[in-house]
Amino acid sequence: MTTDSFVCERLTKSFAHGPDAVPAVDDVSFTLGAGRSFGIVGESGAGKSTLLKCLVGLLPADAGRVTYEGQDVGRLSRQEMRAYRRRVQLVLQDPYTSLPVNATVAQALEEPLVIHRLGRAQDRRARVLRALESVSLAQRTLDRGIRTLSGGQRQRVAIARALVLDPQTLLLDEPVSALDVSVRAQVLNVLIDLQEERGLRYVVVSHDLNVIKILAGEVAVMLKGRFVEQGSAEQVLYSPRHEYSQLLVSAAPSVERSLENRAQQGRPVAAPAV
Ligand SMILES: Nc1ncnc2c1ncn2[C@@H]1O[C@H](COP(=O)(O)OP(=O)(O)OP(=O)(O)O)[C@@H](O)[C@H]1O
Repeated sequence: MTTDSFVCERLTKSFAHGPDAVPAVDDVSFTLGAGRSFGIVGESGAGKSTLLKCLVGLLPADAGRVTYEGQDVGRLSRQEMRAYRRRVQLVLQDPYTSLPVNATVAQALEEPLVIHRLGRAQDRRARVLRALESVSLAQRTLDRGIRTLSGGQRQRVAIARALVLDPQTLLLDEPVSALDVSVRAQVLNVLIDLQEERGLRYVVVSHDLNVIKILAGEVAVMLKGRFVEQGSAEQVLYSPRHEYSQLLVSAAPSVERSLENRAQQGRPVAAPAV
């Protein structure tokens, strides 16, 4: 393990207790280096969102440990936790509920900087513009109300809202599942470009194997709180060993095609991000 790793060791989290209670997250471990991507796939209720919340410090774990670049996240002071939450940003799946709907794009992007007391007005403007540019949205979008944006634009604003704090790691919870198929590729393209440009580390949660394959180099399959299989995306998605992973892969026949697309084009599809 190196000091620039994001490490989750034997993490367990339960909501219910008693003899029949199944932990939402059960003895889960992974190590993720800087600039790498880890995908977690599993059906609804597998424990994926709970795991992300534990990773970002929104939920305390019952057992196990999360270490970020050598620091034990469970032992951070309040001030250190604020700094950690700048470096590790959670992007939620539904841009319709994760953004302040009555705000303009400019207000929504400036808010995290105000909350974290970062920069003066001019610096904030520069950071907001940089974040907006990173998600391929035009400057004129700043004055628009969040309500007036399409789903794809909202999700790009949600990503920009995370980027404005200059994070090193994004935890992406179903980053495109709330979007129409036609705009999914735009948002996935933005995420691929961002990783190349900024060297971001991603933990991506999805029930969609195509999304995982496009974004993640390493993959875990989650079932009832446990990682039942873990390995390179290539191995897990092409040669799954666990019965449940085999079931997931066989139920997603389009995975292969999407892999070919990326191999040929470097992009999930050729749609430009506008
Ligand atoms: N705040 C909570 N209180 C009680 N139980 C919870 C809470 N949050 C999640 N759970 C339970 O923990 C389990 C895992 O839920 P979680 O939302 O993490 O799964 P998921 O894989 O992210 O599913 P989805 O894709 O539907 O969001 C489920 O049984 C869920 O009902």
